Amino acid sequence: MATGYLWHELFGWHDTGTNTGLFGSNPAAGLQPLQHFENAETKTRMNSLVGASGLLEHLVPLAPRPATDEELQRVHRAAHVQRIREESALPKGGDAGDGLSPFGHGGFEIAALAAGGAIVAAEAVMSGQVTNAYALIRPPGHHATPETGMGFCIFSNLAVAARHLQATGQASRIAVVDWDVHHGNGTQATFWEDPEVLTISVHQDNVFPPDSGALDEQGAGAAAGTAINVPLPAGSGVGAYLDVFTRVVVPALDAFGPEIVLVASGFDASAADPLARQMMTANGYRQLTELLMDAANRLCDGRLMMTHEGGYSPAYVPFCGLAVLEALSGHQTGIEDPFDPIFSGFAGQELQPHQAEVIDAAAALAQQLA
Ligand SMILES: O=C(CCC1CCCC1)NO
Ligand SMILES: [Zn+2]
Repeated sequence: MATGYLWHELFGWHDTGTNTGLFGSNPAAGLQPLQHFENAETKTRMNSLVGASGLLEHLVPLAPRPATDEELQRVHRAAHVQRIREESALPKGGDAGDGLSPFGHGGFEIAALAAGGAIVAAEAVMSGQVTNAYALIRPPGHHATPETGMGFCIFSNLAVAARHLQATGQASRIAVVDWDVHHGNGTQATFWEDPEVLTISVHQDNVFPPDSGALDEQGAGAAAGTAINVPLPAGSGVGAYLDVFTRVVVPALDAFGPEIVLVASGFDASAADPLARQMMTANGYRQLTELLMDAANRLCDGRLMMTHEGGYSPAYVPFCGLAVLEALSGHQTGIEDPFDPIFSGFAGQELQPHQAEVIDAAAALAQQLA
């Protein structure tokens, strides 16, 4: 079993600046310059740990290429692609579309490289070059809709890769599992009416985008039932996530029968993340990965590809990413998560009744797929 790993130094050069931590600098309002939450550090530190741990020697390095306009426009309106290209040519760059998602001069090229990296990783899996793969790409993508970027996302990297597999006849039936703590609205919107693509988002209830990711968002037309949303209550820990994956995600994958499983892998559901309030641990992500690998082994010869999304704790994202890559590759580095004794000891890590109620409802709705 081989695991592909895709990273490029340019992903660390995506410039989100210092006056858009989420609010523009404004001395009169007491807003000091603040490094943007979506900065290079969590990704470069994850890459560093993959190297320093020795795990890198057990992975197959994959090199990204820029996605072409044609490939981007399988998902995005031409006007969106063109606007990003134009603003990227400006000395100070521009914004993906919501005023919260800046990029510097040349940001278009880096965002196109991230989307192209998702394509490269997906093709490496479909071709059998590797069994599974992790694309450590930046900027993230799962909030970007066909019409606009948002939530730190410029292009919908994973959706571009899925559409590429379909357009080139490499796969038609694709499942997307989004465990980023925020709703995968962009991916869901892209495939809202496509019965060949199952999108499952497990997220903290109503954090971002606002009023997005409710249980009753299930797809439309022939695709009714092929969008699944599990809006977990704030404070959900490993027990809740394992219950969702065991009772909702894996059964839905079994019922859908994909040719490949794509994962929008954000680590912002972790107990250390500043932009949400869940309590996941590195070992929790390891177990979710193992559940998805078991399903992929049963359904599609183990074909599983992950694209990096959110995750804003420079201390903890590296350990979450290492745990996922150890599971994907089957190689243990011997490095223990130093935070585990603390985080796994938090009260409420076990499944709670009010969380089980949401999962019961999601499981009942997902039954429609069967
Ligand atoms: O990690 C993210 C970005 C979430 C932020 C976007 C604006 C406020 C919260 N999405 O997955
Ligand atoms: Zn997120």
